Amino acid sequence: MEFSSSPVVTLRDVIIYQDVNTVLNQVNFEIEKGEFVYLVGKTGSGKSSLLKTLYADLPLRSGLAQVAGFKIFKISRDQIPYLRRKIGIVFQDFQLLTDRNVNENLTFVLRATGWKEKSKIKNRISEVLMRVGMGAAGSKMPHQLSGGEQQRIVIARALLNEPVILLADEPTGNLDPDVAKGIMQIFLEINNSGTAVLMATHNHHIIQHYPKRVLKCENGQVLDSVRNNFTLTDSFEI
Ligand SMILES: Nc1ncnc2c1ncn2[C@@H]1O[C@H](COP(=O)(O)OP(=O)(O)OP(=O)(O)O)[C@@H](O)[C@H]1O
Repeated sequence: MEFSSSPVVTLRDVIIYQDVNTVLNQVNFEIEKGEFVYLVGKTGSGKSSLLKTLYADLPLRSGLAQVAGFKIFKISRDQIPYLRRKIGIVFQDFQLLTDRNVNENLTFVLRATGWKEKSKIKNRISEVLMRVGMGAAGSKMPHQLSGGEQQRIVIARALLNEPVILLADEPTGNLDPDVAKGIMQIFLEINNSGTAVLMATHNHHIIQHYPKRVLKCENGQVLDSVRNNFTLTDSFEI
């Protein structure tokens, strides 16, 4: 019981470095199961570095972090794939493989994470595609899809292994406002069904329209709208 109520993310006195430079100092926050949290801050303030630390792309060198039940400090290389099965990643660097269709893109991930049975793979793919409103897109090549449609498939891919948290870096960047709203709706639906979301964004309209807890990277620190009690208008200076 204790396990099920523990936060999905816990950071204690974390310092985030890029090379020899300190990007963020004394980072302390928790994200509870099913929470929705925005991550904001000016360009270069450390949002991506923080997200990359959470999925163990950027090694944690100082402080304690637990993500989806995994201790990130000194996490061993062979544990990282298991951690990443528990977190869905929607990142600019994690685009679709352009030389295969949507079904093949998703099959690739399932096979790489231990799925073997063809019928189960097929069912799971059709479930996640339905969830993002792309039930008919399985045989399409990425280049046959719009930017917003590709982003939906990237979200579907992130959902394949039923993650406890989705980490998203600017998922509505480069999309026009209506398409961005559609993508945001999908994140909200996923969140409503119990998956926590941590979303880095510069999109003021989205934050204004769907107010949630905000973590703000500023001057090498992470401020928390809940703890530091700043207003949403302040956080728009991003
Ligand atoms: N691979 C890297 N090697 C060295 N320094 C880096 C690397 N990636 C980022 N940095 C530096 O770390 C700092 C934080 O960058 P980061 O990408 O985390 O910011 P960000 O808030 O995500 O910015 P943006 O909103 O532009 O995506 C910046 O000073 C950046 O130049």
